[in-house]
Amino acid sequence: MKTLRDAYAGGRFGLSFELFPPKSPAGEAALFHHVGRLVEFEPSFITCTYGAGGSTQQKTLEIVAKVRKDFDLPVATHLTCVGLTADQLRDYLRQAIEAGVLSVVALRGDPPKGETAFTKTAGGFGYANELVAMIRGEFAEMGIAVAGYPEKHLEAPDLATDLANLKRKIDAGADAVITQLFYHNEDFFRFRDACDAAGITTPIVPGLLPVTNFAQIQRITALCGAKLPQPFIDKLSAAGDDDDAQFRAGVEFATEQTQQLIESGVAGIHYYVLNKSEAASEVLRAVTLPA
Ligand SMILES: NC(=O)C1=CN([C@@H]2O[C@H](COP(=O)(O)OP(=O)(O)OC[C@H]3O[C@@H](n4cnc5c(N)ncnc54)[C@H](O)[C@@H]3O)[C@@H](O)[C@H]2O)C=CC1
Ligand SMILES: Nc1nc(=O)c2c([nH]1)NC[C@@H]1CN(c3ccc(C(=O)N[C@@H](CCC(=O)O)C(=O)O)cc3)CN21
Repeated sequence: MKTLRDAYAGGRFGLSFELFPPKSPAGEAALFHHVGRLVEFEPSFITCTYGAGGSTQQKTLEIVAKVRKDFDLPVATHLTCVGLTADQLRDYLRQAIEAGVLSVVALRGDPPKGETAFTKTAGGFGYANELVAMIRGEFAEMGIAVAGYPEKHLEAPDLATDLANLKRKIDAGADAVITQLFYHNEDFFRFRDACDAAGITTPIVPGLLPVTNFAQIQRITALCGAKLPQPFIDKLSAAGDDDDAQFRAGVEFATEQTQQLIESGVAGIHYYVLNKSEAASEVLRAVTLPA
């Protein structure tokens, strides 16, 4: 397997994990420890996010290059349009290929810290579909995933507009859609049906974030707009400051969510593991993955 395109080829189930660039040497050591654990589940590929404004771009590349080399796994670098010109994006892609990083999660990107709106860099791109078109045109062999929003992107006026924009990313040459995290499978099923109706035929891969801590997931969902089901909120808040009870509630929820998605025939699952392995490992031991 060379790129993330192959992860889902021929009816294979594509399991993937997403990391973020660690901020300290201790964080980096912990990350590689946890990746060592996750590799036991034989993922198809591992990705690493890319900080706003390209602040982490060298770290992102370093992490994925090392995961590829140490674990002999295909990897994808996230790449955003924030703060970079098209030529700087091209330079980054050349470096990635040189390091054996042959897949990209192509995103517009969040506004940099302290800013509330995305602003297009002069000589850069305003939307992910433009980035996808450049990659497909000039780095044709790379695997490309794009983001999909079962609950719509926060900035999109409605689901239909957001879907039309997803279609632009697919038409520009994306190989797969990885969704934003969500906790209502019905939202995913509705989104998948809408993709179908729009003529999107690439794999639509659910992105799941197993909750391990109530305060942390409240921060994350506030940023991305995902809704937690009320019974799950109740369970997490009933756990109070019992960290283990919060973890158990999160693993139980993610296990049921995963099992139902597998039974519905998804092409793969992408876990936002947040540089940890315990929760995803428990979930993956509890479910039955397709062959
Ligand atoms: N793991 C990660 O790093 C993830 C990050 N994200 C973040 O989500 C945000 C959005 O990224 P993308 O979905 O890649 O951006 P995008 O460029 O596809 O979409 C951004 C917004 O613009 C709209 N839009 C897209 N194309 C358009 C066009 N041609 N004309 C008019 N409107 C258009 C979309 O509906 C959406 O509201 C970023 O902040 C990204 O970093 C999202 C998912 C995962
Ligand atoms: N809009 C958006 N932007 C993203 O960057 C993003 C999404 N959505 N959706 C899915 C994942 C989730 N992502 C996340 C979520 C949480 C952390 C996080 O907890 N970061 C800690 C790091 C602390 C540390 O270094 O230990 C933080 O405090 O920022 C990181 C990436 C990145 N992704």
